[in-house]
Amino acid sequence: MDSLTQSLEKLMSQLVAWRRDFHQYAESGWVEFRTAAKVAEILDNLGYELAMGRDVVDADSRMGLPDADTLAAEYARARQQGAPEKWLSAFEGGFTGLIATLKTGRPGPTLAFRVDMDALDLSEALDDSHRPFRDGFASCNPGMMHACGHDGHTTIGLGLAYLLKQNESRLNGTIKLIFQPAEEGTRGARAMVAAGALDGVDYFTAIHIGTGVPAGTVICGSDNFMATTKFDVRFTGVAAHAGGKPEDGRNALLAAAQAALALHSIAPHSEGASRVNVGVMQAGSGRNVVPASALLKVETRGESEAINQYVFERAQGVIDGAAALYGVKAEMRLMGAATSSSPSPAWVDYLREQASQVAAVHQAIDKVKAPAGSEDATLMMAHVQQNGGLASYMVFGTDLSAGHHNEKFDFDEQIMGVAIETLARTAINFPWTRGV
Ligand SMILES: O=C(O)C[C@H](NC(=O)Cc1c[nH]c2ccccc12)C(=O)O
Repeated sequence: MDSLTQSLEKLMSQLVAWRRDFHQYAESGWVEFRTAAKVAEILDNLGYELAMGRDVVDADSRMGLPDADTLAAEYARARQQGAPEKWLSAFEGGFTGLIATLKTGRPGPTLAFRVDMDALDLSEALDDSHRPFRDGFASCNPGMMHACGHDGHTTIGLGLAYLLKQNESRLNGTIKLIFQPAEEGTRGARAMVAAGALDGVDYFTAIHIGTGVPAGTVICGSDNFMATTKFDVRFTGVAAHAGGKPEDGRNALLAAAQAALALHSIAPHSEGASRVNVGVMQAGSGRNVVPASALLKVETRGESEAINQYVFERAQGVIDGAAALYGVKAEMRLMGAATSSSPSPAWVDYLREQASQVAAVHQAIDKVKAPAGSEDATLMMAHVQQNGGLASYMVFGTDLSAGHHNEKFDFDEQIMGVAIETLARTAINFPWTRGV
């Protein structure tokens, strides 16, 4: 057994403890205060140079930020839930990103690895058929759950940090470990790109676990992310007596309901897959009042940027039409966005060679056909590629207890070791003098 595998075996119980801690204190996008502060503490102890908060997250480029009251309440809760005080304040107000840098002092390119830290807006299943509940680490934050594996991703970032530090003498150039907030809703990456976090990165790799890929399979160049636009629509009508003067009212609820149905019936596009989802609809204030307000949370997706744009434009038409039908006002607000991905072939080849060397990996392949979800790491990939760097996105297949975004989602924790070993090899075996 080689030394990396041995180190990982020793590290496994620590990895499981970290993952379960993040899982238990799940925090949604932009409120990952406790998570980020813990990550900072661990990375500082490992000897990394840290940049965090406003230095790596551009305030004005953040999308889909919760309101100020929510940010403050979540911050207070993080403190109560044991976030290390020394690091917490850097993240206050929703600046929950950080970057750990290892400068070897020897010449060579910059390799960056990106993981995400946020949970989903979903309440975890609290019953004995669900392992996190049975074993006492289910989310204690109602309405927030790690149902997409980002608790695992964060832990993979920490495990990678540990192994790379241990093997520092075998590295050259610079290693950057990027811990991103608010991937769900594709809200966070743009703000890190805008803060310059990706500038100067020569080789970029983002990762995900699961996504329906079988255990033993690693995808080294996911090219199937859909371009996406996330937006809220606020309909404003006129409240009126529903019995006495209904004709004075302007019904925002009906406008929202018509819009929801019509959005889901936008014609598909002949050139590729598309999606629409109205994920939230809230409306009205009382039984006998004509509803004067309604909110929709909507997303469009497309296999290409052009297809997403087509669906988004149709969606705008639908919303304006529904508003006109009921004489109400509709305001759209952009809440998130990401593009499709095209991994760099040479980097994919190199990643495939590295993944193939890991014992638990039976199959390292470039890609799978089916369109997947979306990912805002695609914005980081595009930025690196525009500046002449190479970028890719890897998926580490694993057994799941339920699908992503389901309240019984859980994964086989062994996958964290597989991902860490693959990424550590990627850096340690890197041909520093000639590049890839
Ligand atoms: O669009 C988003 O909000 C990002 C979110 N991202 C993921 O879920 C990660 C992901 C990407 N591809 C897959 C495929 C299956 C599960 C999860 C994923 C999504 O697609 O809803």
